Amino acid sequence: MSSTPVIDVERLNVTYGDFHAVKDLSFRVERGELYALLGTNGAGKTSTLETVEGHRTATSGTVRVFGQSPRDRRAVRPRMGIMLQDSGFSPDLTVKESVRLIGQLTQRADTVERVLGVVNLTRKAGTKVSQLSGGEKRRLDFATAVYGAPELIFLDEPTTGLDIQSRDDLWDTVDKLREDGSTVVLTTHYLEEAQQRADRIGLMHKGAFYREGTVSELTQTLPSVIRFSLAAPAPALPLEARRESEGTFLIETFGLQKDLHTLLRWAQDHAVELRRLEAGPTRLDDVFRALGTD
Ligand SMILES: Nc1ncnc2c1ncn2[C@@H]1O[C@H](COP(=O)(O)OP(=O)(O)OP(=O)(O)O)[C@@H](O)[C@H]1O
Repeated sequence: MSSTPVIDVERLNVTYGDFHAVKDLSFRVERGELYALLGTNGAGKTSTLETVEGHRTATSGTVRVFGQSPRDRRAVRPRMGIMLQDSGFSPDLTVKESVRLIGQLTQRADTVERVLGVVNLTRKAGTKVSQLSGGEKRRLDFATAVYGAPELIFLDEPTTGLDIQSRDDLWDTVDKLREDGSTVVLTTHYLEEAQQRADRIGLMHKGAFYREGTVSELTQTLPSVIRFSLAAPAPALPLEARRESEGTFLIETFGLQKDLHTLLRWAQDHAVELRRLEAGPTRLDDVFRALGTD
């Protein structure tokens, strides 16, 4: 049974004066998916998301959220929770007052106490926003996304500034929301996070998708990598390798097993110690690095 995608973007263009920030971008996010929108600085992620969230009008193209225009705020807005990079809560309000305000603004059914518990700020309920630590403020930002367990959640750099425990807690909460059917759109500069969590990734560069698909679709068109460093001067390497930094070498290969075998035999034959040896599929970090040298 096919259903309307939660987000359906067709040939979106966003321009600022004569600067073309988003170029003919098309993508869909299906119900229950975690979709990560990633990209280099200035790629057009924020411009795209602001349009999908209804904060910006497309220069051209169609954007549908739950089959409706996101500019129809009354219909769409109550169904989406948005965690911004900074929600801009008034510094004089307490945490509890801020969460109550979220409830009034979103008009979703929930209780302040439950949301405080979910974002682990119950003990800070009476504290003023101005007195929260960076990580606590981030958890309060998260409350805007989870209040009333909305069907669609936008997380903009959600874990920046969070310690590991808070990070794990945030992802546990997101997992629970997804189990209950929420759809999640994530932007992050922590590529590992996207690689581990996303069902699909849109990788933007200069206003368009450089790649779009599942993590394995994204990486399988790229060579595998072997990385190592040499403890001491060694004879000529048996394979073509690129020097990365401080004696670290990188070999790109479409024949990982064979080339790894060649390298290990060479090391054994010449009594060479390969330090910090790593071999495996290309990681998203490598894809980004390649974009940087475009
Ligand atoms: N209001 C604006 N007026 C003019 N140019 C803008 C405006 N907003 C964004 N831009 C430009 O459009 C391009 C895309 O910006 P956008 O913020 O969408 O990128 P981004 O992918 O979110 O970048 P980052 O990862 O650096 O936050 C950038 O070159 C930016 O300078």
